[in-house]
Parts: sequence; C-alpha cells; structure tokens
Amino acid sequence: MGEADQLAQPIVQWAIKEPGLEDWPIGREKVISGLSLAVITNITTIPTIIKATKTSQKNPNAHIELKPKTKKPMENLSLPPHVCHVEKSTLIINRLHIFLHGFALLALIYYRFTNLYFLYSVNTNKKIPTILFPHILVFASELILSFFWVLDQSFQWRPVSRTIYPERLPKDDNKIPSIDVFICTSDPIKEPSFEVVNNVISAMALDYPSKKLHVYLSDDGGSSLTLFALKEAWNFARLWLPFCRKFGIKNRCPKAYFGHNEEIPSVFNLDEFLNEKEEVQKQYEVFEKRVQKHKEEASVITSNNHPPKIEVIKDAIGDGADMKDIPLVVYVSREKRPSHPHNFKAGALNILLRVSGIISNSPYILVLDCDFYCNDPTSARQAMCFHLDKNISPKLAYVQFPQKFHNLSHNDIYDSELRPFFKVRWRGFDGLKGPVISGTCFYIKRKALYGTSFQNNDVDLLGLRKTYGLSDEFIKSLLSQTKPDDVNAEEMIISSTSSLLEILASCDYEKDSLWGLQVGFRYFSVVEDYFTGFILQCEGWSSVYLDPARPAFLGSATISLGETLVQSTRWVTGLVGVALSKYSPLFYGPSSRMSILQSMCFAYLAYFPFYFLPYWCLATIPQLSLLRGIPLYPKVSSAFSSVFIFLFLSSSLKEIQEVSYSRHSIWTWVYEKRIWMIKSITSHFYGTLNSVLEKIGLAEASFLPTNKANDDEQNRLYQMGKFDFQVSRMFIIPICTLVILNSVSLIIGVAKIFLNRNYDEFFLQIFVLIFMVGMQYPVIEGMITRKEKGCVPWSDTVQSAALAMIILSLEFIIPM
Ligand SMILES: O=c1ccn([C@@H]2O[C@H](COP(=O)(O)OP(=O)(O)O[C@H]3O[C@H](CO)[C@@H](O)[C@H](O)[C@H]3O)[C@@H](O)[C@H]2O)c(=O)[nH]1
Ligand SMILES: [Mn+2]
Repeated sequence: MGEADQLAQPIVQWAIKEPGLEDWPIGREKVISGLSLAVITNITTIPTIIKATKTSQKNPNAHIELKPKTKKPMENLSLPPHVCHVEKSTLIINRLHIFLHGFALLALIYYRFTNLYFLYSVNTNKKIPTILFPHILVFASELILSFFWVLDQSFQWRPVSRTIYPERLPKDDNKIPSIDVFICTSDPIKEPSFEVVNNVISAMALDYPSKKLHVYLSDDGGSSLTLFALKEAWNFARLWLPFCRKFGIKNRCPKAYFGHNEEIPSVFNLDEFLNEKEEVQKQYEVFEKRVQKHKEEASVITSNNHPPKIEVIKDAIGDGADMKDIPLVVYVSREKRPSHPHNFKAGALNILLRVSGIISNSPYILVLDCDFYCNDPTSARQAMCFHLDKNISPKLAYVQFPQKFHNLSHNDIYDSELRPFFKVRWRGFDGLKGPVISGTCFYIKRKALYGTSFQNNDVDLLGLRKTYGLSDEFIKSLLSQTKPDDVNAEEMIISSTSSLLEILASCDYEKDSLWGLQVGFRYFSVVEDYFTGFILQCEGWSSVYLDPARPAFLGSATISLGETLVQSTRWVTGLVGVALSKYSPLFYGPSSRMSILQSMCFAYLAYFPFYFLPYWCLATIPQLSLLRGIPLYPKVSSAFSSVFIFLFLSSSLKEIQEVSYSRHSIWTWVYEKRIWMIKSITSHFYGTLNSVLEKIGLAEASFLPTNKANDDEQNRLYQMGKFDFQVSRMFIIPICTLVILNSVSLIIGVAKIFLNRNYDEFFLQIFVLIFMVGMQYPVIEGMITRKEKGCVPWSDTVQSAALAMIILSLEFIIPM
C-alpha cells in the first residue's frame, strides 16, 4: 500500500451530535490540524457521522477532539423542543400599514358621504336622481372591500415563525407515540394508482420506528387496480425502505427520487451505493411495469356501488423475513351505495378513524391527500416537538404543515402555490391560536376528533352508543390507550375482527350516531378541512403551523385554468355554505370560546368569495358611467383624489412587500392579482350561487376531485406561463365579456375626454379602466393574437363580444 493510500484511510468514523453540525451539508469537508473531516450522514434525528482522514504526514500526532461536549442529558425536557418567534419587523410594518390605510379608508368614507349628500341636495326636485345610482354602487363596493380589508388585518396582527429541536425528544423509541397515516384516494383515472402508491411508500418510509407507524389507504373508487398497485408497492418497499435507511436518502418517494435523480449521499463506499441503487432502480422499473400492465389488462372501473373491503397488505412471497421493519399497511374501501350519501372525503376519513381505532389505535394521525408525498422523512418527529411538549399538548389538536407543490412552474400564473395563504396568512393565524386545518399535511390528535363524550366521568354505554354507533369494540378502543405494540393485525383480520371491520366501514354504521356531527371530520361542508378545524378551535383546541425550510410534503398543484376554477368553485361553495349558516364565524366564533381576532381570520376565509360583488361592480359601473360622462371619482386637482391614490398605492405596495418577503418577483404580484380577478368574476360567483341553491334545495352537494394525471399539452402551456383558455363556456364567456367591455369603454372614453378636454374629472376613472385592461392583457392576447392550442375558441370570442355590445347598447337605451 502506497503512502497516499495510507493517508486516505479513514482513521476514525465518529458519530456525534453537536449543535451547528446539523447545518453542515452532506459531503462538506473541513481540514482541521491535519485531519480532513467529512460529513457522511446528517439527518437531524440521528447523530451526525463524521469521517476523519489524515491529510498531513508532517503532523503525525494529528488528532481532534470530536467528543461531544458533556451536555445535559438529551431527554432534558426542561428545554422545550420548539421555540416561537414573533416576526418583529413584519409586525411593525403591518401595524403601521393598518393605521395609515385604515385612516385613509375613513377619509374615503367621509368623502363618499359628503359627495352623495351634495349630489342629492343640488337636485332641486328632491326625488332621488338616477345619477346617484352609479355612485351608490361604487360606494357599496368600496364598503365591502373595506370590510374584507378589516377582516384580513387579523392575519397581519401577530405573525410568528417556529424553530424546532427534534434532538430534544426522547431518545428511547418506546417513549414516542405511534402514528396512523391516512391517505385518501377516490378515482384511479384522475388519480393514477401508481402515483398514489408511490406516495404511500413515502409515508411508509417516514423516519419513525416501523412498529409505531401504520399506513391506511382509503380507496373510495373501490378499484382493483389500486389494491393491486398497493400490494406491488408493499413488495417494492421491502427493498426501498432498507435502502433509504442505509444511505440516509431524504426524498423517499421512489417516483420523485428516480425522476429527479438529485440526491447522491456522501457515503463510505460510493460503489456500494451505486450498485445497490442500480438494483433498487431495476426493481422499481419492474414494479412500475407490473402496475401499468395490470392497468392495461384489467379495465379500470370505479364504482359508487360496492361492499366494504378491508385488507392488510402482507407478504405475498411468504418469506416474512423482514416484516417487522415494514410498517403495517391496510387497504380500506368503504361500502358505497348510490342511495346513500357518502360525505366525500370527510366520510372516508371517519371510516379510517374507526377501522384504525380497532387495528392500531394510534394517538396521532397524519392525514394526506393521495397527491401528496412525504418529502422529508423527519416530519413526524418535527410534529412531535409540539405534540410531546407538555406545556402545550393538552390543548393542541394538530400541527399543520403548508401545502407545497412539486409541479409549480417558475411563473405559476394560476397562483396554484396559494402563496398569500401559506406564506402570509397562516403565519398570522399561528400568532393567534393556530391555523385552520388545510386538508392535508397535518398531524392531528385522535382524541381531538372524538369530541368530549367519552371523557366525561359518568360514561354510560348507552350514551356512548348514541354518539359513536353500536360497536362496543370500537367504544372499548376509545377508552383504552393505544394497543400493545405487538398487535398482530393480520391475525385480527382473519379472525372474527374482519366482520367487525366491515360493519364499521358500512353505510349504515353511522345511522343515528353523531359521526360527522359532533364526532370525527364534520360533514356540514365540502370543505371538511376548514369546517372541522373551525369547530375544533371553537371547542377550545389550538393548532400550530410549521413551515420548515425543506418542504415536509409535496403535492400536485392544478396547472390549468379549468381545473383551478373548478377547484375554486368547490372551495367557495363549501366556504360560503358555512358563511351563510348558523356557523358563520362572525357570530358562532365569538359566541363560543374563540377570540375576536381568531374569529375574524375564520370569517375572512368564509366571506372572501363575496369579493365577486365589488368586482362585478367595479368592472362595469365606472366603465358605463365613463361613456355616459358621469365622473365617479374626485378631480385629480382636488385634495380627495390623493386619498384614492394613497389607498391604491398603499394596498399594492403592501402586497408587493409581502411578495418580496416570500422571495418572489413583482410578477408574482401581477399573476396573483390577475387570477384573483378571474376567480372573482367566475368561481367566486358560481360557488356562491351554488351554495345558495344548495341551501334552498335546488342543487346537491358534490365533490369533483381535481385531475392529477399528467397532461403534456397543459403542462407545456403552464410551464411557458401561457393561459390555457380551453375551459367551460360558463367560465370563459364572463371573463372575455368584461375584458371586451373594458377595452371598448377605454377607447371610446379616452376619445371623448380628448374631445371635451375634461381630464381633471375623469383621470382616476380612466386609470381604473387601464388597470383592468392591463391586468387582463393575456385574455386579449388569447382572443386576438394567439392561434395555438389554449387560445380562446373563436366562437366564445364572438359570443362574448355580442354580449358586451348588448350591455354597452343598454347604456344608450336606458334614459337618465
Ligand atoms: O369522495 C371523495 C372525494 C375526494 N376524496 C379525496 O380527497 C382528496 C382531495 O381531493 P382533491 O381532488 O385533490 O382536491 P383539492 O381541491 O386538491 O383538495 C383540497 O381541498 C379539499 C376540500 O375541498 C381538501 O379535502 C383537501 O385536503 C385539499 O387539499 C383526494 O385525495 C381525493 O382522493 C375522497 O377520498 N373521497
Ligand atoms: Mn389535491
């Protein structure tokens, strides 16, 4: 062996846990007194492994103290495993903005009142003059906008962020609680099974003791393909999980890992890693092919008419060798009958609550949509930093992670990222009593969902049956702590339990019980997440928002205008349903235990769809008035014009400040504003309408899942930042009509002003039109210059133009 080889021998491999070293990326080397130190693995929950190699012959006594400094024992829980920081600078900016903008709003209201009074009093015949109507409509719009602005400020009041210290959690695996993971899927075509089970694998691979992790897949489609794919996934996981653990792979969703090929860990032996990776990748391809083949051979049917089916996925090969290192995986397809309302995702989750209650009964549950995968295996331990903190855990219902997406384009023209919510509002929510449940990516305490009935001291069986249904076995599970660790689910399923599970997953089980009303995920609204979160907080529970640098989960965002608007319509239907009910957060919140600020946050989320009212007004009234020659805003030369200019600048600059704070460019602001306008005139309007129709019994609740299957053409347009206008007529016609109306009014209006030379009176009004048309420029492009797929269909343009002309001609028919 030559000297160089000798030098390269690692002289020590040290596992240490030192503060600061968590920040050393894998592979980073550092030379200290003749030793080259390289970080080999660095996962926050296991000690950092350092390899030290001699680099210098000149310093034969090279050595370095790598011994961890003697510290307090790790389990010293006197140090809390998390810290909450108030974002001071943001808080100051926000409150300053509230003060100034609020003051300007008062000035605007004062101006409008005095102006209306003036218009009324100069009118001699004392009948209400028609000229007042456009003024009143614009004023009403401004009042509504101001009201929303006030509600929205509750999110701005106290923004916070969180830091966690998972290393302060108990080191002993026996002391950490077990977790059930719930994943819901409903349609193997819109939600391709192969992707769904890849996401299941990522959940199985969470960095958590295998025997404390149980994964349940709810398949509302009752599809044999999904079950087949799940079994294949389980088989593949037996190879994948040890591979990930051995090499400290962070991205544990196989499809994402092999798709990006990004992560090459720094390992002791690169050859070994590459060999094993190649083998695993081969098996992955076999797994993919088998699922594809099954998909082609068996016709993929989804049905809304099938009996319950519950199956523990087990060792098909029968060697059973490494079973204990693989979390339990259970396939659950609840009974569905067309005559029976199934309450969509909330219904599916409640069945999982009962079935898992019998099988594993873990005290904590991770809920995931089928289009989300675990991107950071440590998320479970991150969440436990809060759930295991005795100071907050008694009242803590859930830890919410943001929804983040793996398929966003650089431009994100549809604001699929939902940045204003997950980057801004949720931080403010967290500074009060915690954010609302956001559908997916949250670790919730099972008990929080069970209501309070079973905690009363005088539990009587009859009362419990009325609340939880007739299964005494299930009631027993409520009262007992978690099952013993050596629960043998497989045996249970084969034995008498299997019929019990089927009863729990049947349509009739919830009859005459309080499931969905006071227990489990609530059925009242299709946005079960919003509503359940709201009710839990009204009951006194709190929550926490954790947005770590490495996204804990990644999902698929909607990447076409059509999907975005359909999804938004569904959300609005659900939210407005709550806003217009006895649960309206404005009243129900404060009348329960919720603070005013927290109620305002919930109220904003329920009421914001009503933005469509001011938007429709401001997209038509100033335009038509301009053609008529009615000025609606103060003269630029008057002092009050500065109030309007200030309000516009202050709200825009505040939004731009938030956009740049979350490290986006100013274009993000433009895209967000544009899609907000489009949603306001379409999905916010239709969703509200739908909700009202549901209330009076003319429409039925529905949940149309979004499409997660990859569409290359749609993806291409989205990546290029080009709108895909091939959407349903009910969406495209209002959008185009308003754009045409605005453009025509702008051209005629400007011409008239030049002729009459009354710039002073109309300057602000013209500005409103320029802003509208400028913002919606892509629509004009879609109608006129674009020719490729995704442009506005010619027939839709013609219809919209005709409609715009009708509205414009009304202008000349109605006398004034
Ligand atoms: O009858 C149903 C309908 C839907 N789902 C599942 O619900 C999830 C969410 O559906 P998706 O089509 O992805 O809707 P999104 O609009 O993307 O979902 C958001 O909005 C929903 C409420 O409308 C929340 O439930 C979600 O968690 C939230 O991510 C998916 O896993 C579906 O398979 C069911 O299990 N059963
Ligand atoms: Mn989704």
